[in-house]
Amino acid sequence: MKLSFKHVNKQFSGLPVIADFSREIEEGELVALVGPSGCGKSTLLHLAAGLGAASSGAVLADGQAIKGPHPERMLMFQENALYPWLTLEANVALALELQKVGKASARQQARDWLSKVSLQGFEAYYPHQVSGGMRQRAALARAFITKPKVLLLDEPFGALDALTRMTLQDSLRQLIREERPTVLLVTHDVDEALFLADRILVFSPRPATVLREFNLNHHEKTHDLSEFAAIRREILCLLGIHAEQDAFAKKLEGIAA
Ligand SMILES: Nc1ncnc2c1ncn2[C@@H]1O[C@H](COP(=O)(O)OP(=O)(O)OP(=O)(O)O)[C@@H](O)[C@H]1O
Repeated sequence: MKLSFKHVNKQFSGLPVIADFSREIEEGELVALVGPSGCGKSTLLHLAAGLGAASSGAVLADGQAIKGPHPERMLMFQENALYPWLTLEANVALALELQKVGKASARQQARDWLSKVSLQGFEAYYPHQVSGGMRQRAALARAFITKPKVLLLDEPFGALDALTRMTLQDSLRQLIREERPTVLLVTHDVDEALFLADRILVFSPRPATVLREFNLNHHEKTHDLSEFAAIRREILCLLGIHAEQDAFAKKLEGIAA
């Protein structure tokens, strides 16, 4: 499914948050949105999800105006939104049951999807009984099980340590290769954007406008992103982060992990 943003402006009580944003997100493309905190990235995702309307301009899915939420456009947040009173299996199956799939079939498909994200054996666990990374794996299974045409990912791995985040990025990339949804990914992690995206849009502070766009269409990326070092440096520079600060932050993150 193709997403089109046409001269989109968004204001909240007169506060301009998005200014004249126009882009096409092609079917099966993964576009990462990177920018300073509060610039309006999540707001863009919400417009694509149909959670609110643009103040002016248009947001279209395959040429049709987006008028509200639809299961074919799936939003996934950083905080896993699993229901604490349901097992992982029931949480994942619920996405199908809400679409009127019979319980037995939904449960079987949920078990298959949990296995795809390496959670076989944990079907009967409750969210609080598994790690944060496992909860996000289950959330990924729940996001993919309905085979959405568009995935809107808002910092999906932002709460995870660096190592867990990388393994989740691998899983996400594998699922995307198999299912081919169109993806908009909001992330603060420039390396995550470089690793996962076909294209990166770097936004200005609010109101969000695109400062630069990077095309990364590349077949086999690994977590060794050294060949993207120049782009990485440029993005960090656009975000006002100096290389030494970034190295220090990475070191701290390594110690924390
Ligand atoms: N429903 C709302 N009502 C009023 N203001 C809002 C609403 N949603 C977002 N805003 C404002 O719009 C601005 C952009 O918010 P948004 O969440 O889109 O930024 P962001 O770039 O995703 O930030 P972050 O990276 O910190 O998550 C902020 O100033 C926020 O307070």
